[in-house]
Amino acid sequence: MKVLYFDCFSGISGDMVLGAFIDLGIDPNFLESELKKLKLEGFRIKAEKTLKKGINGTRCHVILEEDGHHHRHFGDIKQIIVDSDLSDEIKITALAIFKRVAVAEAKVHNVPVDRVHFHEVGALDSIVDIVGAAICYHALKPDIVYGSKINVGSGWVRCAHGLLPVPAPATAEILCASNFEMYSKAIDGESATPTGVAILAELGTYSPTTPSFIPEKTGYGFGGKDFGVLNALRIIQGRKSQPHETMVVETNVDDMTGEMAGYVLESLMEKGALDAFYTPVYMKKNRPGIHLTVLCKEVDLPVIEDLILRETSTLGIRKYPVTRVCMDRHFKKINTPLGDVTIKISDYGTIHRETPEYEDIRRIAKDTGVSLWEVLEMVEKLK
Ligand SMILES: O=C([S-])c1cc(C(=O)S)c[n+]([C@@H]2O[C@H](COP(=O)(O)O)[C@@H](O)[C@H]2O)c1
Ligand code: NI
Repeated sequence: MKVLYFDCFSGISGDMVLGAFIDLGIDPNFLESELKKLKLEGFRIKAEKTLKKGINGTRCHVILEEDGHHHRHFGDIKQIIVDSDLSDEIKITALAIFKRVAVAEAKVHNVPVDRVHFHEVGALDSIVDIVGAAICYHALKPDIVYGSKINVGSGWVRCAHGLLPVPAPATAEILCASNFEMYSKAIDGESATPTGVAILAELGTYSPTTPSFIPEKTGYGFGGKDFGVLNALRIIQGRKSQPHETMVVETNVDDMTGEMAGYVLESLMEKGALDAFYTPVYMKKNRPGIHLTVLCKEVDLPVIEDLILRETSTLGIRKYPVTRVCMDRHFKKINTPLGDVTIKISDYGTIHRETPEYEDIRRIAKDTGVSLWEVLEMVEKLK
């Protein structure tokens, strides 16, 4: 499983994200050619390989030719992205990131979301940062993105609104809507911006400790300010030691009908659960209930959790990682006088098993009128 870990020891901003992705291996020419699909003039990307505090990394400059007096509202920006020639997946991700900023802005300034205007340099800088981050993310195709706690800096920052406290109100609002931890250490100034935290909140999952994975390469994206400490976003790319961390998600409910419970199981399997089942339980006040257990891949957690909270009557769920011992499985097809049958072959050390797929046996029995047992005996002889 491919992992990206955003290490925000000195915060995160849009251009630091682009710098780190380029330092990780994204071709800046590819990035710029994709960005041209926005059909926007007035900007170019300049990626500069450089050393900061002795560390080799990339500073990504978004060079604006626009005079910065374009005050685009969120509604205008949505239209620019929708009308672009970018792929749908990039559009969806970019719009989701922008939505986070716009919702925060709307709350901070008490204005309707679509009337939010992006005051910084006419938002072209943010458009390039946000769409660029979406392009890089979908180019790398990680299975999961983790983010560390975010060093937001301290003090005050001067921007279009004037002098604002750090973290800026929009940054603080975006963090409130995420579940990322913020902290402030060793930085006098703004190290995390609304665009930077919105990108991570959308792409990543907060990891309170450094996640366990096998690191393979790093990318350093430098910020523009000198805080004394290294001002860089580090993205570490790697792989999970297990092909897929497996999670158990469970809950108890005592006020759902059988039909609703059946619908939930069916939906969980459709959404990629590895297994899902009910166990009858006696709950508080000896009320009969059902215990729902779901086995899923870690990367599918958000979808599974959302489905359980949305479709059951539970008020809370429990989840924990489990390690599984799985047999290696592969399949072969045998053709029999009654039709083709798929054989599932399972191996674990010296253990070896070959079992015909039930659906094939069932189909042959139904089609030919031969009993299930006789079909099974025939297959056993032919395996
Ligand atoms: O871009 C927006 S909406 C924005 C909102 C606010 C508020 O706190 S309100 C502040 N700023 C400041 O502008 C610069 C650039 O931020 P980016 O997110 O565009 O990188 C930064 O100092 C922000 O604090 C922007
Ligand atoms: Ni603002």
